[in-house]
Amino acid sequence: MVSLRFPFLFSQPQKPPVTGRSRRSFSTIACSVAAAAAGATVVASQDRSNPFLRDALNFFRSNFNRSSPVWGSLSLAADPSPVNDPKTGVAFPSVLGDSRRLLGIGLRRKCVMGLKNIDVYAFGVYADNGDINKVLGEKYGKASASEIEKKDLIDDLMESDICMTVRLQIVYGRLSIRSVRSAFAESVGNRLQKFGGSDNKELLQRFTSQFKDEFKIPRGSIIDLSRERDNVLHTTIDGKEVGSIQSNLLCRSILDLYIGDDPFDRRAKEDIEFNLASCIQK
Ligand SMILES: CCCCCCCCCCCC(=O)O
Repeated sequence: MVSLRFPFLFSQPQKPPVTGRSRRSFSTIACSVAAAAAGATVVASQDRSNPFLRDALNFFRSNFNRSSPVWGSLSLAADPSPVNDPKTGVAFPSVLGDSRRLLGIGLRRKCVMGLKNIDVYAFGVYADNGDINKVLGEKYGKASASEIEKKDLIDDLMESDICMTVRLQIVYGRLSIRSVRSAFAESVGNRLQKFGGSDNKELLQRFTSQFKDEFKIPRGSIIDLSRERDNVLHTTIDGKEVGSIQSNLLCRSILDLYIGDDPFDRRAKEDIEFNLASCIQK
């Protein structure tokens, strides 16, 4: 049975929002400690904005989690309930389709007009369980999770023919499809240049032009960016087809935003590394 760590709340019955920093932090700690004490499937969370809680969690992480996920762990096989991002309240299914398992979630924040950071979307990174075990199991199957070199593991995940989905759930309420196009043009354009040099305008244009004006992106919209077999990038918005493009460079560039060297949410990447290393079948 596989045990995964998610430093955030698993879906709970909806409670009225708790106001005030300390109350929220206290309930978060209490929730984690109570669950750990009970020895049950553990519910862990992280309040990124609270330094005390962050330090406490880091302490636990560095002393326990790295080698043995004694808390904040979950068997997906035993509990397929969705995973909630505590900051945005967004829920992610723990399995997409039949076999893509959730490896971690994160938050994309963006600075607007050089002034303030807004939460634009929460994201979840999924990878096909069968592919993970087939491709990564061969190479890393004999090593324990703590022995696996995480950088190699992530590079292999990005480079191999492993089906993956990055799910974006929009939390910002005033997003136009135009701003989606230009945000992709900037971030993906940057990565295309990083991996493929300057001559990739046509590829970028093909990708961004898929986001046609007819698509509306209200809060709650879901954009799925899926790498299918043979590096076909398949995009949907709220389940509707947006387009497919076969390009290793494009797939790599998209994945790099979330799990590359300079990811949007570093903490999410660490969780993904950890969970991936833990779920490779021995
Ligand atoms: C006002 C900010 C607008 C940002 C829109 C982002 C929408 C999706 C873009 C995905 C790629 C990225 O996060 O850069």
